[in-house]
Amino acid sequence: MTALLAARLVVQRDGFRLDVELTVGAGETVALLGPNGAGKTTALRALAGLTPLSGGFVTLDGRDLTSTPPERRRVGVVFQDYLLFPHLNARDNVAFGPRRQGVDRRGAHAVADRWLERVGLAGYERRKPRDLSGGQAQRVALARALAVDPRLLLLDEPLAALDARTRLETRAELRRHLSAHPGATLLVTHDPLDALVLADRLVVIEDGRVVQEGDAATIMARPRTDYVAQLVGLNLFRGRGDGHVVHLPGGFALTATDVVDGDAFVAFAPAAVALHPRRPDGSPRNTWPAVLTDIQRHGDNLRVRLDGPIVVAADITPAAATYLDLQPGRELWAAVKAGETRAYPAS
Ligand SMILES: Nc1ncnc2c1ncn2[C@@H]1O[C@H](COP(=O)(O)OP(=O)(O)OP(=O)(O)O)[C@@H](O)[C@H]1O
Repeated sequence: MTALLAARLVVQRDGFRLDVELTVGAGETVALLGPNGAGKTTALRALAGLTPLSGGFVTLDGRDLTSTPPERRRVGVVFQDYLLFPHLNARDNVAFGPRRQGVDRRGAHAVADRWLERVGLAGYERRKPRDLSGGQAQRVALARALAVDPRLLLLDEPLAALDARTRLETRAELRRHLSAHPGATLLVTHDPLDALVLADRLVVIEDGRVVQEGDAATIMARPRTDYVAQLVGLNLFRGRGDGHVVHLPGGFALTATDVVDGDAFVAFAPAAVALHPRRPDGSPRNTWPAVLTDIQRHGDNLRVRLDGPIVVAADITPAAATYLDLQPGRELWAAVKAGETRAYPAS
């Protein structure tokens, strides 16, 4: 795919430096993920022209936009908190971009009404933002961003302000709009589900740098940082591979069915950890004494945290929790089958 957007974004601030390269193809949606303060919003604002670059460049459709002002970038933005103009009705909010691009009032209203209809809000043209629900306001914000016919659509946590149910519906709707959008889309999100449902490719940034990128399946199978591992819900360790065994810094070792030599990651899902009241018989590999430190609800199951030679998360059923008499401080044995751990090169 030829890149519609190609950028290197360098933003230098006191105590923080963003330096990331991004490419997004026509029709492609890329999710930018990362922990708080990683620089996601800064990257998005730099692409929109709202935050000046200290270095690097932005090209869209082969044109250098680095010194083009925001209103001349053909970029549509949906901010985290919608930022609709409170004093304008839905139609005028959506018509704002086309008006600024020089379309006359009547023409801009026609564009606005068409977009409001497309996002399912025909009949809401005269409503003010305060008379819209969160989900409706989000749709107006999306219509407003798309009404400028953007080559680049930027979405900053577009579903964050919605309650769980509205979020589910709006996510599905947004997916339809994104797949119909011929331009490039960059989506900033904290939520791995948004990324999985909405994006073709993920770029993970931490502390202003790209730490991992690729399709969701690859990233989920082979996380490379603690943040990514937590995002995909895996226990992740780094050590030295020696055949099937990965030796961890504290002296503990994990056995996998994969073979890896040298600097290596080893990962397993919380659901792969089995807990026993006593040392289990049979295979001594991947078995260790552990102390339970925390219990949280996790969907229908419980997620527990275990201290020991390695700190891990384990998922167990409520029935097993009762049987094992789980409470903080409880001493147990943990086990993971070699077949359920994955080992892969770290460098
Ligand atoms: N206007 C600003 N002036 C100075 N520093 C800022 C400004 N905005 C953000 N920062 C700092 O820049 C860094 C990156 O912030 P940014 O908002 O881009 O992160 P983020 O990944 O979007 O975080 P979050 O997920 O919390 O929104 C942080 O250290 C933040 O404190």
